[in-house]
Amino acid sequence: MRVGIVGSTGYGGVEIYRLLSKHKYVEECIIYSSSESGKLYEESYPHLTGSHTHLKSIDVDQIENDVDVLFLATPPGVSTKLSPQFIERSVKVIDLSGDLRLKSSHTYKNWYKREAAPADLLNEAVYGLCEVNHDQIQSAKFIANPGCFPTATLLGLAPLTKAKAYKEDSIIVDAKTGVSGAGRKASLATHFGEINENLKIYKVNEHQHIPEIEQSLTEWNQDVAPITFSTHLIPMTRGIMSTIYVTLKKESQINSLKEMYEAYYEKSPFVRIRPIGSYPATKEVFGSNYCDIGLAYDDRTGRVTIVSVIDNLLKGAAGQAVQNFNIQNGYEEITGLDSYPVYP
Ligand SMILES: NC(=O)C1=CN([C@@H]2O[C@H](COP(=O)(O)OP(=O)(O)OC[C@H]3O[C@@H](n4cnc5c(N)ncnc54)[C@H](OP(=O)(O)O)[C@@H]3O)[C@@H](O)[C@H]2O)C=CC1
Ligand SMILES: CC(=O)N[C@@H](CCC(=O)OP(=O)(O)O)C(=O)O
Repeated sequence: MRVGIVGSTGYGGVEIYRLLSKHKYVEECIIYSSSESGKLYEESYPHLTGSHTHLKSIDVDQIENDVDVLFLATPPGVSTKLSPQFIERSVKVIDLSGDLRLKSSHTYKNWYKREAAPADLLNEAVYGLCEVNHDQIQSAKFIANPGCFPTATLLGLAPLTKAKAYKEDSIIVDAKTGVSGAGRKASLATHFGEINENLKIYKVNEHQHIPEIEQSLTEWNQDVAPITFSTHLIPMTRGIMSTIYVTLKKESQINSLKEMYEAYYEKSPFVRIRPIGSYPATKEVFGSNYCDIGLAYDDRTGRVTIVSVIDNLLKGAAGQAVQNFNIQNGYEEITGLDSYPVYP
């Protein structure tokens, strides 16, 4: 299998390269750049010294000759223009941006403040939440890799939502992320002096992941109401913690949350459910494709607290993209991803 990465000089792209350049079914991993073509990859990323790979310019005809599967690890708007050019070509596309995730063009325009991709492409794209949409991913040509916060949040909510176990208007999500979520380019919000010893809330009620999360939740239970979702930037490089609160319905009969979640994720190698009383920390999934989930029920308030952690660049981006690639191409789901987190 020959694969290509557009956006390979970014954080998501370089993680895909690290995973796929050692993947046992990948013969060649070709990297493309809109700004650095001709340069040796290791000039941008010295940790890849010895890879001896040159960045190529982005030419759609050339890409079709070069690769079977193309990863787009590019900012919003790029896939909107690039992906339609592959509709009539043999290349499969896995897009890490938000461009193909929302089925409604109108919703995309509202939240991303830019034009959506063509409607036929949005219809065709499969939302690549591997643990839930496994069967559709197997036959997908275009895969919309989920956002980092939606991955942690939706995996945390899926079992209780599908069981219609909580009051549909009770969802509150309080999420935190490390700065690599904002990409490699320097910005005022993420530079050291701004974020060191600091904690900031951002995009309050305006985050582009709100409609993405609601889209899946309402597919699973059409009565789910709009969610309250807050994101915070914290002074660490990688990691997301999504702490989710829902109020159980009076009639819900759940003997054991842990058993319920374990049963739902029985065939999911990357979701680990913690024993009751133990809560996952971001460091416990650092550098891995795991999503770890901790659960608590408070019988004073009737609320469940769900704590879901991932590494935003792996399960939240490149790792899930490779997991999608494995499922899409008939390889064992864990190929190239089967390692414990880096600790400490
Ligand atoms: N960082 C994260 O944790 C996550 C990121 N994502 C999404 O993945 C995508 C990539 O994110 P990330 O790697 O962090 O971002 P970065 O900013 O680190 O990298 C994006 C790369 O895209 C390329 N690029 C920029 N403009 C264009 C253009 N006009 N045409 C083609 N390529 C372009 C650039 O590479 P070059 O100049 O070499 O072409 C750049 O290095 C984004 O859509 C992001 O929202 C999703 C989940 C998590
Ligand atoms: C720290 C930080 O800024 N994180 C980004 C993560 C977005 C992302 O990567 O997802 P999309 O592909 O949906 O844009 C944010 O919260 O917008």
